[in-house]
Amino acid sequence: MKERDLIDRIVSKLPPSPPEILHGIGDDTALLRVRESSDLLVTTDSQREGVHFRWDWMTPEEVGYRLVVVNASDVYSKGGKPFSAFVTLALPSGFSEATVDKLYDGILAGCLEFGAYLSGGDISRTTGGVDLTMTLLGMVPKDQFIPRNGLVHGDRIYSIGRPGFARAGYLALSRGDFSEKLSEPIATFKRPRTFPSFPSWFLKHPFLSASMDSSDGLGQALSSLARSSGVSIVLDSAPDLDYLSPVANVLSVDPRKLALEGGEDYDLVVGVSEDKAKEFESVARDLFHDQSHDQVTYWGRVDSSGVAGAVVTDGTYDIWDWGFDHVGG
Ligand SMILES: Nc1ncnc2c1ncn2[C@@H]1O[C@H](COP(=O)(O)OP(=O)(O)O)[C@@H](O)[C@H]1O
Ligand SMILES: Cc1ncc(C[n+]2csc(CCOP(=O)(O)OP(=O)(O)O)c2C)c(N)n1
Ligand SMILES: [Mg+2]
Repeated sequence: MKERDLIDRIVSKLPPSPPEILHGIGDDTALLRVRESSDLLVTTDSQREGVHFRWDWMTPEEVGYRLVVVNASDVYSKGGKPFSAFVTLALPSGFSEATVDKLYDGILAGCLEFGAYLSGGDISRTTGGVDLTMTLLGMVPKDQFIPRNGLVHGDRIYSIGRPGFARAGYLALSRGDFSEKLSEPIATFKRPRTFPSFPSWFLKHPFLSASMDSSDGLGQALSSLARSSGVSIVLDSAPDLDYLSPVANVLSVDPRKLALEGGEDYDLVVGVSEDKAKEFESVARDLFHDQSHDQVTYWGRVDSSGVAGAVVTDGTYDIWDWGFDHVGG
């Protein structure tokens, strides 16, 4: 069984949702209507020893910081801003207090940077490795939530960031390859960035039809956007992968496969109407003027006549199953 099938099973057991739950399961965050002018975003994600990190790869500060980034990324991708965080900590017996301190140095640095106040949590014992879970609350102005399910025929699909870079870092660490060209991918894997300026940028340029972050890889993000919107995506046959090719060469992997299969980039994947595509390409650059290595990459266009959820390249293959899956492996 795959992760998405498990989530579908959970959804199928649910009673109808109350009216305040505007979006429940199925998007990067839930969207709850709690007041007139703005809506509440709620998201939760974990960092688990052996699954998301290894102690011989990352410092406790990096693990704590990454816990905040992976959650904040979901909130920013919806056009919202974080404000309150809860952390559940599961520790093996005898776990060092000094390491807990360092984990919290990273968590608090992330909370401070992204404007979230650590407001509670829970601590329990585990018989396995360390397990950190954050629940993050955010706010989005009313009707500014950018959903996964908004793609329509003709929309252009772009990524903002460097899809494949974190996966390259993961491969480098797994192989113990510390050559110079792989130092930036490794840093990207250990300390991902997110896009705090995206919500204000979107208020000025409100022409995105859909958005999500690429935590499970660009391929998964594309199929998830297509599936929730009930459309297919036709990939461009030659995306501009100049940013990734040198790294892919060192690792002897296909750059397009690396970009599509990679996970943990926390890039943004967005849909833009055809008539706004050129304007988007130019104004999206001011989104990350202080994050100069990121870039805007065109991936393809939306086709409403194809199979819903399919992501195809000139009809030859389908990338439905690419990317990271916790359940199916
Ligand atoms: N165990 C679960 N019970 C209920 N909903 C879940 C569960 N796991 C994931 N979901 C929901 O399924 C959707 C997809 O999950 P996930 O791929 O983890 O999203 P994200 O990449 O944004 O963290 C989200 O809406 C999430 O809240
Ligand atoms: C030790 C180790 N093995 C494998 C990976 C690769 N990996 C783990 S989780 C993941 C996907 C993202 O995590 P997930 O919990 O699915 O985030 P979400 O999509 O829910 O935000 C990837 C690519 C890793 N980071 N560390
Ligand atoms: Mg998740």
